[in-house]
Amino acid sequence: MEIVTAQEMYERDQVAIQTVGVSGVMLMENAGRAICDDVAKKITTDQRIAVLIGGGNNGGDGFVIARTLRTRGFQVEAWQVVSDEKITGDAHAHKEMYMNSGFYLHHMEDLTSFQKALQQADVIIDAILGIGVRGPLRPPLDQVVSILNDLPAYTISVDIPSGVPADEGAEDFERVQADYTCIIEAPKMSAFLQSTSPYYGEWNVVEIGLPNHLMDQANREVWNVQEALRSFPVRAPHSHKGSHGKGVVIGGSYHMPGSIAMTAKAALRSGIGLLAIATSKSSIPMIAPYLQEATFQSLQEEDGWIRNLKNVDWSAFDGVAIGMGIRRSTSLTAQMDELFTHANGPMIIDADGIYHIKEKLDKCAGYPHPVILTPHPGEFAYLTDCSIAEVMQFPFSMTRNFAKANGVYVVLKGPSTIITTPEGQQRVETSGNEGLAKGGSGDVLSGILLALTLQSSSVFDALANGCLVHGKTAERLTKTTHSTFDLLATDLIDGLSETFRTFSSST
Ligand SMILES: NC(=O)C1=CN([C@@H]2O[C@H](COP(=O)(O)OP(=O)(O)OC[C@H]3O[C@@H](n4cnc5c(N)ncnc54)[C@H](OP(=O)(O)O)[C@@H]3O)[C@@H](O)[C@H]2O)[C@@H](O)CC1
Ligand SMILES: Nc1ncnc2c1ncn2[C@@H]1O[C@H](COP(=O)(O)OP(=O)(O)O)[C@@H](O)[C@H]1O
Ligand SMILES: [K+]
Repeated sequence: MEIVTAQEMYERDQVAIQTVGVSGVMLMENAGRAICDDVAKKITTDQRIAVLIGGGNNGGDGFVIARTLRTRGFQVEAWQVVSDEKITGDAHAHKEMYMNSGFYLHHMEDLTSFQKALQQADVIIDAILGIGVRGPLRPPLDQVVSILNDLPAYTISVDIPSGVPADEGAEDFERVQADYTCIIEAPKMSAFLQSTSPYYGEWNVVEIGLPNHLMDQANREVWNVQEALRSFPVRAPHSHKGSHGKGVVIGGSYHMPGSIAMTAKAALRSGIGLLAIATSKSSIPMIAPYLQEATFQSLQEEDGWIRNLKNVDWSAFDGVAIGMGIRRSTSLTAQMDELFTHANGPMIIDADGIYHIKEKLDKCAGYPHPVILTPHPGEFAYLTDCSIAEVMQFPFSMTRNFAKANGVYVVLKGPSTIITTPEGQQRVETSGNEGLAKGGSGDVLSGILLALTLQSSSVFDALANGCLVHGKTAERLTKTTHSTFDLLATDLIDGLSETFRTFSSST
């Protein structure tokens, strides 16, 4: 499922109209009817439904919805919340069809009586503004939206909660808080951004007949279980341990032995063929009892921290994950040259490894294998010399620009994790929940990503699938044996078994 900007949506609309010859009125009819089919699952004929209609094409959809629901036997009152001259073009054509059907149209005269009338509604359908919103809401729509948000009714937004911008970069905006949003054709970027996604409530996408096959792809898509099932690696019956990757995880210290242990255990639980742990000498006895299947490489240390990477036997591995539980010392930054000179195969750089790589970004594009950076927004802000607020505002464009400029994969972690290739293709993976907002969750993710990267023919698939496995495991555990409070990163590792059983039995 593609993710689009407002501009990309309008381009699709124009190709449908100009190239295919579908009229704008017909598209609006399709949109309204598709939305009615979808929302019919959420409403009943004994409920009082109010459709609020604004001045653009989103309002036009509202006229179709009001007419269609009424003809299907629902109790619907339509409210036009803008003046008559604002209803033009295709929306005006549908207003006429609504009126010609003999249905009554309320006009919002004053806010007090409007508010009083809407108190009676069980369901509000918000067709006030769609992707055409520009800037903060102007009166009286700001007051209309504020009234709407205070009503007890269940709120369904058409395409987008009115007032929420479609694209990145939203700062201050007033908006409808929807319980459910019925999105037309493709989710817009704002459905995935931290500042805007909560206003969508639950959401679903309906198809209205746009010719997507005639369009340039947006190179931005949602990654779900269906996509994962199609691309999940298959273990051949005659495979041997060398077939599934020989990885090394580099990190940990006397002070943070658990981080690298969790990465290693997660990699082992995710099917890696052989795994070595290169860590500070003093932490080996602490973690070895927990990791019987791994081998160890003892690194020189300084005050319990890894001092250098000299003892890593690079020739034995075809993949590396580095950075968990190391520290930000300049001597280790210099050691990153070792990594680029001697490592073989994909490298995943996480946590404090991201701090060290900042000085070495110029080496990434020349490394003959994939370089994968897995920052959270704070780490990405550090990498790009921006604020976390800017990263949260523009995560799609910032990660795309960064990945292309440096020839790296970026996995920007969060409730909507954005995975970007060096060519700028993007996938968004939204599984997981607040149970993951704990130290250690990212260490587990790195282990899963290393293991899947070494077992998959496509790094991009491996990264998207790894994020999905991680998030789906958290979702299942917090629905069954755990809560979002008590879930630990180590529980996540144990829970991987059931997730892999699901994915591998389906392939
Ligand atoms: N494929 C498609 O794309 C299809 C799209 N379709 C539908 O069309 C929707 C997009 O329609 P759109 O372009 O007419 O924009 P829309 O969101 O209705 O807003 C325009 C109105 O908003 C007003 N307005 C703007 N900012 C404002 C503010 N801050 N405060 C107050 N008012 C503000 C602006 O007023 P003006 O500035 O002109 O005075 C104008 O009246 C899309 O979301 C989907 O639902 C389907 O029907 C069919 C296929
Ligand atoms: N509220 C949340 N909803 C969904 N996923 C989350 C949430 N909070 C954190 N995560 C996931 O948990 C992981 C946290 O990684 P990170 O911040 O690097 O943690 P750490 O380095 O402490 O282990 C990421 O995969 C992130 O996507
Ligand atoms: K809307």
